[in-house]
Amino acid sequence: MKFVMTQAVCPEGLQMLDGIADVYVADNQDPNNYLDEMKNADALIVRIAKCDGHAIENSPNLKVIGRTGVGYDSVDVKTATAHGIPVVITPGANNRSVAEHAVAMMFALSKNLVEAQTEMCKGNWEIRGAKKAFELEGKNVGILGLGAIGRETAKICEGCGMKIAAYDPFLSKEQVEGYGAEYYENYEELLKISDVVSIHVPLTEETRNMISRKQLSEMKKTALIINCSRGGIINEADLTEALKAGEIAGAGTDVFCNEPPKTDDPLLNCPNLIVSPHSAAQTREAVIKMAQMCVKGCLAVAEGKKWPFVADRSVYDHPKWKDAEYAEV
Ligand SMILES: NC(=O)C1=CN([C@@H]2O[C@H](COP(=O)(O)OP(=O)(O)OC[C@H]3O[C@@H](n4cnc5c(N)ncnc54)[C@H](O)[C@@H]3O)[C@@H](O)[C@H]2O)C=CC1
Ligand SMILES: O=C(O)C(=O)[C@H](O)COP(=O)(O)O
Repeated sequence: MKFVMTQAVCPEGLQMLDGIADVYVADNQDPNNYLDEMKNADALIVRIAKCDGHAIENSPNLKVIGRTGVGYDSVDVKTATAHGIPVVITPGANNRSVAEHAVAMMFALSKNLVEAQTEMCKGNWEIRGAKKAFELEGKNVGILGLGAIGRETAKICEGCGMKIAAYDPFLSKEQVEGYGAEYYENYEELLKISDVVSIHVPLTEETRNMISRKQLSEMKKTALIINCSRGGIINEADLTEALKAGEIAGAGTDVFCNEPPKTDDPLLNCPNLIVSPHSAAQTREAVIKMAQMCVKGCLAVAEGKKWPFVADRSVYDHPKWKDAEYAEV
């Protein structure tokens, strides 16, 4: 068996392929640079790299695509599904890590930690008290997308004494309330009442730019917004304007429309912004869980078994999968 990886998974994941598969790790994430290797590949594992239709169509032996993570917006799932190629994902492998990262951003922003560090190290002790911090306890946190990460974030926020409200059009009022959150049918109304907004929706045609100038201008001036989901869900140019104009009090973002963003990207020069390099899931724990879950699923599919954690289960309607059974998870 041959596995191609756009970037190596962690050693704990690689070890699972010892003696089972040859592994080719591309040193560049551009599909054009590993297309030759795809000619006889059984599996392709991508991290945040793009996997386009061209790469899929030029891989005659390809049986499975693995995505070490949850967001599969970078993979052409439609083309893969049309070819009967499941896209294995790893739901739940990084939910705790990303939720902790989102809450860490809430704490850092509400306590002005980054500014305090930067100014104090420049010798400016007067930063002390220059801008009042605030407590998270008692504040409204509005969660967009109450999936695995949204729910874990809600759980941590609840422990901090925050009031939880959520918008998720794929969940009923009863389900949302069952998770301890106040139900909002309209996300714009949720944004208006939130002291902190935390975004945990996938990037889709519906969610792209769901937070733009209008929504930002209607938020509380004291509000914080955190995006550990995907770049493009908040319109970056509009966020830049809103932060510069003081329309909201601060933002934390782990994700960007273009990754990495250019150093002269105007967003990076905004006041009250904290950033991280798409690293919310890069914890010791999550990278192992993502790699192992992804490799396990890819091996099962490459061996002809159905795997339940795939981006689109309708792939199993393809004639290739007619007589196949599910693998043991
Ligand atoms: N920064 C990072 O390193 C990471 C980012 N992510 C991003 O976080 C996203 C969420 O991950 P999980 O919670 O694990 O996925 P999930 O699939 O468990 O949850 C997503 C939730 O969003 C809801 N949703 C879908 N469309 C929506 C819409 N238009 N409005 C409101 N809610 C909507 C779904 O019903 C679902 O409950 C991923 O799609 C990925 O893009 C995930 C892991 C790591
Ligand atoms: O799970 C997701 O979605 C992510 O964005 C994670 O950051 C995935 O991590 P990588 O495997 O792409 O490093």
